[in-house]
Amino acid sequence: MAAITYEHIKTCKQSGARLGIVHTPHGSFETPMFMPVGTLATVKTMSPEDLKDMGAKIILSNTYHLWLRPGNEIIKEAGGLHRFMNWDRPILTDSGGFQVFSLSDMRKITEEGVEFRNHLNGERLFLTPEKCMEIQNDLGPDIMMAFDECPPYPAEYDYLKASVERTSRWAERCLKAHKRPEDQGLFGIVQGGEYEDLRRQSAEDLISLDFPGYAVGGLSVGEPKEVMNRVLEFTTPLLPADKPRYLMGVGSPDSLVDGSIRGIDMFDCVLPTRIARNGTLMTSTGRLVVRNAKYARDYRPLDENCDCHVCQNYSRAYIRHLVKCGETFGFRLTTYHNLYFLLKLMENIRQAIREDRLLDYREEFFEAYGFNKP
Ligand SMILES: CNc1nc2cc3nc(NC)[nH]c3cc2c(=O)[nH]1
Ligand SMILES: [Zn+2]
Repeated sequence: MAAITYEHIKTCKQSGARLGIVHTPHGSFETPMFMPVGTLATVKTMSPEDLKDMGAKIILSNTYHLWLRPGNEIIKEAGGLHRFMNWDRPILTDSGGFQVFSLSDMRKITEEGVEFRNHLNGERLFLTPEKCMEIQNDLGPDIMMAFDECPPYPAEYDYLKASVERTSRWAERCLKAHKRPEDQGLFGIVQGGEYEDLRRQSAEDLISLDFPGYAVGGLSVGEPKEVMNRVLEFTTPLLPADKPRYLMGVGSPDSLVDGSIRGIDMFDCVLPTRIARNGTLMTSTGRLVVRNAKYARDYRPLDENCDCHVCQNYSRAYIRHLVKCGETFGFRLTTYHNLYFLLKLMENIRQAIREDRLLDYREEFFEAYGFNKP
């Protein structure tokens, strides 16, 4: 019995988006779904109880960060990441490749793997597909990601082609090194930049290795949204319809809608939690920067259309006060609301798919949020 299975429920007649369920050893979740990011084995300022209250079904943690601190050996000794952080629902860990490219100032990529400096103390480190699998096998997430190269944007065609071919060879090495396929699903990551032939080559290489799920990588790295949408339009149809599709590092509310329309099932992004910690909120009528003086005597909730615990009990004036004073409780309130907002958006997307009206919903949501404003 495979660790991860995808159950297709229906396809939206209006948009082509799909409604599904992903089954994992730690439970199931409906898709399209957003995964809160818990880099260091915590979704910053949120407890597991907060996450369950808001309806979070699966969270993401970072292999690179946990390898460095506290170390995969300690988490393994503690009984794995679920036990260590007291989260008994599904967990996905990324494979560290992206952090190495985005965090480390020095890196050398060879066939063997990637040599780089520890961003905390500058020591030289070496990450290979085999090491990446060992760490993730120790952490014990339900879904693991293959070790890949996320190329910079933009990148030369020849560089991208060589990178795709190496990422495919690395994916095969990951499969060979995977010790626990019966209780951890390993997803392949499709690369290829904005070139249709390279995306096709990457997808075909990975599909021949028969992964239980596939991610679309190499996006949300600074490219215009039209480029991301175009790449998705010709990439997701290449992927098996009976497996989950995960768009890495996405994203903003409009990208969650547009990615769902283009056949994506799973999303992750640090945006909601990161902007929450500087007092920027996602609301049904657009972004709200609660530090702004105009909210000093504004006793309304952050979002008058939000039914979350924060919007039922606290005012803009109070949250502005806490955020300006740097009170931790203020960041708990802003983080809770932003995550709730995105999880609610995903439920609205799933409901629009059930009613075959996701394109209509897109128009309504974009109009209210202000995405249509020039
Ligand atoms: C773990 N491998 C891997 N992670 C990623 C994380 C990302 N996060 C973003 N935007 C925030 N783009 C990403 C691409 C990749 C990617 O291509 N590969
Ligand atoms: Zn709210």
